[in-house]
Amino acid sequence: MTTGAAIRLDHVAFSYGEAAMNFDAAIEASAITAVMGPSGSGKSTLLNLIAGFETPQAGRILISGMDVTRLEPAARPVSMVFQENNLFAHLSVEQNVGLGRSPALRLAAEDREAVAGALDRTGLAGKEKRLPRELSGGERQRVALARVLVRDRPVLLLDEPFAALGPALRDDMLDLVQGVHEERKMTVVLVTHRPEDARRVAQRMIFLDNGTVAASGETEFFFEPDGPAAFRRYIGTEQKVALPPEIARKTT
Ligand SMILES: Nc1ncnc2c1ncn2[C@@H]1O[C@H](COP(=O)(O)OP(=O)(O)OP(=O)(O)O)[C@@H](O)[C@H]1O
Repeated sequence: MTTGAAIRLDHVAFSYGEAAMNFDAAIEASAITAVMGPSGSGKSTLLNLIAGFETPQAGRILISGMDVTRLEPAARPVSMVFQENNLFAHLSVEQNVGLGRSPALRLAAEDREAVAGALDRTGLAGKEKRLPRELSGGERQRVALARVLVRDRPVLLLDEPFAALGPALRDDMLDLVQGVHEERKMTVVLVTHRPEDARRVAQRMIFLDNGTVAASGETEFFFEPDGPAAFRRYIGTEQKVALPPEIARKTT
């Protein structure tokens, strides 16, 4: 059974040419942390730095106290699920999940058992032989989740993996993540545009603005009337439409 690892970004500086970013943040072990912020604020970059797909120009990244700043992605105790394109088109569902155990798909009996267990856990039993194109968008993201389950890493990074799904399916997927988190207590970092998703599953939040951490803390604090001003402005101006009509009416 997994347990989570604390993540520390210690004065991490990174830039894509003009877009300079500076992250100083502590992410709690074994919690679900939601990362929110306007488009272009650096959410995906933050996850890519933790995963090792980007390398800081200055500063350090520590996972469980270990300096991973210069480690290859595969050497870090991290798995990541992207918004799309997580799967190999020419491999079946069970092969895509099996890659989580062995990149060469050399699977021992216990690996096959783990794959079957993860497919069962994610509601994909019976679809083992299908190709990704024979699945719905939600099912494809379930396969990506099943693969991270068999990898069983202490840190799970989710970069808006359910953004393309409808509301009911998105809620199902968030429930699945929450259920798996309760069982394994890995450290989950979830990028989302939706405050209601953060509120539903995350104990903690980080709000990014313009390439820096503008606020961080417990999720409930963000939604209190005296919560972080930058976040209040963000949900006030950009997310009003996300409120159910009856609540929106009451507040006007
Ligand atoms: N590969 C790249 N090359 C150049 N600039 C990039 C690249 N990826 C991101 N950027 C820039 O870096 C900044 C942060 O981008 P990032 O994708 O991390 O933001 P984000 O908060 O995830 O945005 P969104 O919510 O739109 O996905 C932006 O100014 C973006 O234009």
